[in-house]
Formats: sequence, C-alpha cells, structure tokens
Amino acid sequence: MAPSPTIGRSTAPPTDQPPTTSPAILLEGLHKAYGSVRAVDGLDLAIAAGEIVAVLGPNGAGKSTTTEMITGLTDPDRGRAEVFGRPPRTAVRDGLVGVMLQGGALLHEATVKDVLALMHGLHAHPLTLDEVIERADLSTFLKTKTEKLSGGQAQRLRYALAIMADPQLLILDEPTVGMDVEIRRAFWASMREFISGGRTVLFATHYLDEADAEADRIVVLARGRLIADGTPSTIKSRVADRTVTMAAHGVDLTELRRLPAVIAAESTGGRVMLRTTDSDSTLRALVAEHPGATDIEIVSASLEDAFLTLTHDQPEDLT
Ligand SMILES: Nc1ncnc2c1ncn2[C@@H]1O[C@H](COP(=O)(O)OP(=O)(O)OP(=O)(O)O)[C@@H](O)[C@H]1O
Repeated sequence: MAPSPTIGRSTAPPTDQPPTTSPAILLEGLHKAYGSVRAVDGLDLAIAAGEIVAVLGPNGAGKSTTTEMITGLTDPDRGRAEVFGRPPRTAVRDGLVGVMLQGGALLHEATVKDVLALMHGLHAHPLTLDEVIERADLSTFLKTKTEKLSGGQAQRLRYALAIMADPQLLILDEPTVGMDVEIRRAFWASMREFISGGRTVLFATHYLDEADAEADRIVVLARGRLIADGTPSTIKSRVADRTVTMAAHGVDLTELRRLPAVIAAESTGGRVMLRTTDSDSTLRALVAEHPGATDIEIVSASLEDAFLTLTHDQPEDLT
C-alpha cells in the first residue's frame, strides 16, 4: 500500500495564493511501463491553477500511475511532470499538494484523534485541527480506532489528512468510494467550500455523474493515453447515454446499425443491444421500420459503455 506523500514536515510559508504563474500540473511526454505493460504511454496534460478536473478511464487505464507520478511516489521512465513549476517531490515537501489515495494506509491501533494530532504536528502551517475536523465531518467518531472505521468514514479521515497542510492542489484518487449517497453529497459540498478560494483539484473517479456534477473539465484515459479532454457536456456528447435492447429474433443487425443515433449494435445471449446517443429518435425509427422487434427495453448506458464508445476508434498500438 502506498504511503501518504503528505507525511513529512512542510517547510513552506502559508500558501494562500497560487505560488507561481506556472500551471498547477504540467505533464509532458510522460511514460511509465511495468514490464511489457505501458501503464502511461506518452501523456501530455496541462492543468491551470483553479481548475477542477476529473480523470475517467476503465480499470488499468493508467489513472493511479499518473497520480503517483504527479505526487512523486513514482518516477516516470521518460517525460516530465511538474507541479506549480517544481518537481513533484519538491511541491509535496513544500506543502502545496494534498493527496488522498485509494485505500491509503492509516495507522493501526490509533484513534482518529490520535492520527489527526500526530499528522498535524508534521506540518509547518496546517489548518487548525478544529477546522480539519469540521471540514471532514469527523467529530462523531474521533475516539474510534482506525480499524473500526467504515469504508466511508476511513475516506473522510484520508480527506482530513489531505487538506490538513492547507494545500493549493488536491489530488484525490476515487475519493467517494465506500460513501453512501448522503455522505457523498456532504463530502462534495465541503470540498466545494474548501476549494472556493482558487485551489486546484484533480480527482479520479469511475462515476460519470460525479465527474459531470463536480468537474469543470474531464480527461479520459485509456491504455495509458489521453483519449478525450473537454467540458463535461463535450465529453457526454461523445458517449452513448442509452442502450436500447430487444429480442434478437425478427431483426437484422446490419439494418439496425443504420438507425438514427446508433453508435454500435451487437447480439448477445438472445438479445440485440443498440448503443445510442439519442434513444428517443432511435426508438421511434425502430418501431416504425422494424415492426418485428419485440420485448424492447431502454437502459442507461454504464460507464463501461461510455468508455467503449470513446475508445472505439483507438488503435491497440500507435507505435
Ligand atoms: N506496481 C505495478 N507493477 C506492475 N504493474 C502495474 C503496477 N502499477 C500499475 N500496473 C499496471 O499498469 C496498468 C495501469 O494501472 P493503473 O493502476 O495506473 O490503472 P487505473 O486506471 O488506476 O486502474 P483502476 O481503475 O483499476 O484503479 C495496469 O495494467 C496495471 O496492472
């Protein structure tokens, strides 16, 4: 399990203002391979100070590896990562970066209060403990030992540790995993308040709706490459938002592919599935042109469907 890179005494002065005019994050030609696996494969990305950016991508897309290089936990094989114009480890050491990693280790046999107090002592200019506790909504389980925390409560403690140094950049790897809907809503409300002074946020998520609701910009990774970058509405307009399914008998797949707004059609398990960007117009044409279609259903596309649509034209190997 990766250690928290926020551990270590920060030496920087309070960081109320963005420290430089450089981008908050600059990645140029970033590569990282594990054996024959190209985890990150030539990534270029610039994120301006003050942006809230969601990183989406299917399992193994390279999101965590990218996060690790931005936070200095992993070195790139080739290319460059800078945070506010500094090498990542320097930016972390200077207290500019708060990180919340997926399943980041928490001290065992210690209460939430112990962990907070211990970590608080390591920062030069932290938020007050009271502010951290309030922002992360930890007051009701301060005396709970870390191993007794629920998944969502542990995430709130990790969030508290990420904001403690009062960082200018927050990097969050799937921050709301394990939180129920209400807690998730409260988490984002607290986060929005915290970052309202111009802080930058980069968060990885598997939830398209979360990216849509919380981010100014969405970047989509697949096989270690950037395959889409834009506002939530731009990204959504490029992905199928519905799947129309029906019994496979009495319909012709080739003809169905020609229906309006259909991106892809496939037959599996006795049913035909049409991915469409406009289920209303697809359905109207389907009923009019294919009276033999039966047992029709419309379902929201999963995020996997969205990724399939975006990655559809991506070649396996560009080299
Ligand atoms: N330490 C490692 N050793 C070997 N392979 C690794 C290592 N870390 C990542 N990989 C591989 O690199 C690829 C990218 O992994 P990464 O964890 O960055 O993807 P991800 O987008 O974060 O995935 P997920 O959504 O499942 O967390 C995967 O094929 C993964 O198996």
